Amino acid sequence: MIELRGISKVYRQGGREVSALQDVSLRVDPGEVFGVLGQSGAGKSTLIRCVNLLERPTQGRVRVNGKELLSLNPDELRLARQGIGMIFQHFNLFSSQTVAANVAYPLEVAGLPREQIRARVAELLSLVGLSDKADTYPSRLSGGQKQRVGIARALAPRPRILLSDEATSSLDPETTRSVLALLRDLNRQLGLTILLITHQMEVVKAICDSVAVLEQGRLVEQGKVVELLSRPGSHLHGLCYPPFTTGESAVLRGGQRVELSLSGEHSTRPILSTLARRFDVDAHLLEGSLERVGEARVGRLLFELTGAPDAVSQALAFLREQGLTSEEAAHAW
Ligand SMILES: Nc1ncnc2c1ncn2[C@@H]1O[C@H](COP(=O)(O)OP(=O)(O)OP(=O)(O)O)[C@@H](O)[C@H]1O
Repeated sequence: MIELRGISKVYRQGGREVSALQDVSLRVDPGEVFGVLGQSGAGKSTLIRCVNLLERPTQGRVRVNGKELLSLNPDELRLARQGIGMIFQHFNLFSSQTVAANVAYPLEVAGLPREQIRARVAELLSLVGLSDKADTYPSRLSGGQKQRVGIARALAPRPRILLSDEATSSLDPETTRSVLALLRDLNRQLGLTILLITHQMEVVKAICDSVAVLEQGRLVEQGKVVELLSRPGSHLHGLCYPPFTTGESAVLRGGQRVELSLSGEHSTRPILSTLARRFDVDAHLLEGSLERVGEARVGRLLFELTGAPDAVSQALAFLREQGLTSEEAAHAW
């Protein structure tokens, strides 16, 4: 488990102060994939580096795997860090060493016997699908393969937590998907807790259970990804779903414009045909999307409802009862 309490970080540079984080608190539960989403300069790197104390917070508490990291002495901290792996945007591999030597490095530092290191490296390379690349040098690998080496190296000391610092930001979309799928597999297979930082909503939707949104050094929101995406008005919903582009100029039928957010059971129910059957109204689709987010489906619809005024009112009341729309979301055209 990772718990940050009231973390602030001020950088001092040539007499100038930069406040990178202000009073940030978050909690990552064991076995969770937790994303911190933010634009460039929001403080993401600073935040993730505070978790293993690569960066010391100016204020606040850092509790990881049950230990208050700020009160450990250097030896205790070195030991605690073995329980926290880290992967990086630019992989940070040793270019003059083979893949196997890169993965072996943390085990050599930990003083493991040579035979154990050899066996563990083989196991790790198999875990990330690179058994055939043990003797290859990083320069001969694709970006995705390099990141797999980074992951194998980070997992070598069997950490319970993996920190991912924009690990897929320099990869193409397909490679990003395959690296994220690997991280998801490792999370499930090993019960690995993953804290990642990213500026990409796609990464959050692809693998995160929970998310925190960071803006100018402050957390403006945190919660379950599916819950936040399903709630119009949340920061995450606003970032993920920009306003519909079908404007009032598209109004031709004189009906009622309705916006629906769909998730959970609503995402699988035949809502539009139910409206048509029960209330004798027509629903003319204007815009919409429905996508998988983790195990769930989340989406939204914009449509125009036409029919006798009473029937349209009853249909709207039904949608509201179902928790599907609100007064604000339905505008008379
Ligand atoms: N070592 C440093 N010294 C001074 N200022 C710093 C230092 N590191 C970061 N900053 C400043 O702190 C703020 C947050 O930076 P940080 O790198 O944590 O943001 P970020 O969200 O990771 O951005 P990016 O995605 O561009 O890396 C920025 O204003 C940055 O200029």
